Amino acid sequence: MITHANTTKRIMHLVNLDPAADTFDYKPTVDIRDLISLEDVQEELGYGPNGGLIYCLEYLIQNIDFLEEELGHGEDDYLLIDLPGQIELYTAHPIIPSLVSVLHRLDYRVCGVYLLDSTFIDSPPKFFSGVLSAMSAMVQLEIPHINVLSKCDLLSPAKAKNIEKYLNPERDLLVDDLSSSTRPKFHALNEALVQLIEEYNMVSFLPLNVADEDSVEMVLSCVDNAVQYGEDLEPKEPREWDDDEGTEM
Ligand SMILES: Nc1nc2c(ncn2[C@@H]2O[C@H](COP(=O)(O)OP(=O)(O)OP(=O)(O)O)[C@@H](O)[C@H]2O)c(=O)[nH]1
Repeated sequence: MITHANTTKRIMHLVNLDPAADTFDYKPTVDIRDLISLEDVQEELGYGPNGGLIYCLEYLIQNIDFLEEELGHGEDDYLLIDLPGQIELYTAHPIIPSLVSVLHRLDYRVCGVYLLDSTFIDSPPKFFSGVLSAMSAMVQLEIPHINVLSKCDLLSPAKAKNIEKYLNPERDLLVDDLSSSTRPKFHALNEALVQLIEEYNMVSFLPLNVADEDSVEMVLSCVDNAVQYGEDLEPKEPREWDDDEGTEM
């Protein structure tokens, strides 16, 4: 993505907020490992990898001036923020919403990009599990959000063909696909899940093939559109509730 930004004359800075990250092709402009390292936390506090990771990110939020001091770029610059892949960060913890609030306060327009590894999608239940985790991140963060099927350059032609049906799948196809690989007792649940996914309009994925510049541009343009759209959204009206019935009016 950064190579593509350079080629297309956009200025993009890499911000690494994954304390367990290994190496990068580009040196991050901001790196959480300059503040705290997972290795030190595990050694000194005796935490496991997951607990240590949460500790590091909580430490970042408590010391947010570290991030604020390092940011502050040109008005049109992009920050590409790499976050850890542990799903609980986007479903249960308030850490990432706090980070989003800080970025909003600093006047950044934020878009969540959920990467689902396409090489992992070899059956309908796995696709569904990816969609549901993407949806929980979307619901938790409440920011413009796009879903990407990553690593498409690593797919064989047969697998690439197979994955096409997941890019913009039809409702009936999804239900049939899922039900053909699950036992009958799950079929009603499958229907309900597809309905939920459909209502949240979450089933569309963009394929990302890093070997194809058009595909990289497509993802970046969708991010541009998503933040534009997010900015133009009217503030939400507070919902009114009927106290007696407990229903939305
Ligand atoms: N060929 C190819 N390699 C990729 C792509 N995306 C990531 N990789 C490589 O896959 C390896 C693992 O990267 P990811 O799957 O992003 O996982 P990670 O960021 O290390 O781990 P998490 O933080 O848990 O997501 C690294 O060597 C990446 O360079 C891609 O689209 N194509």
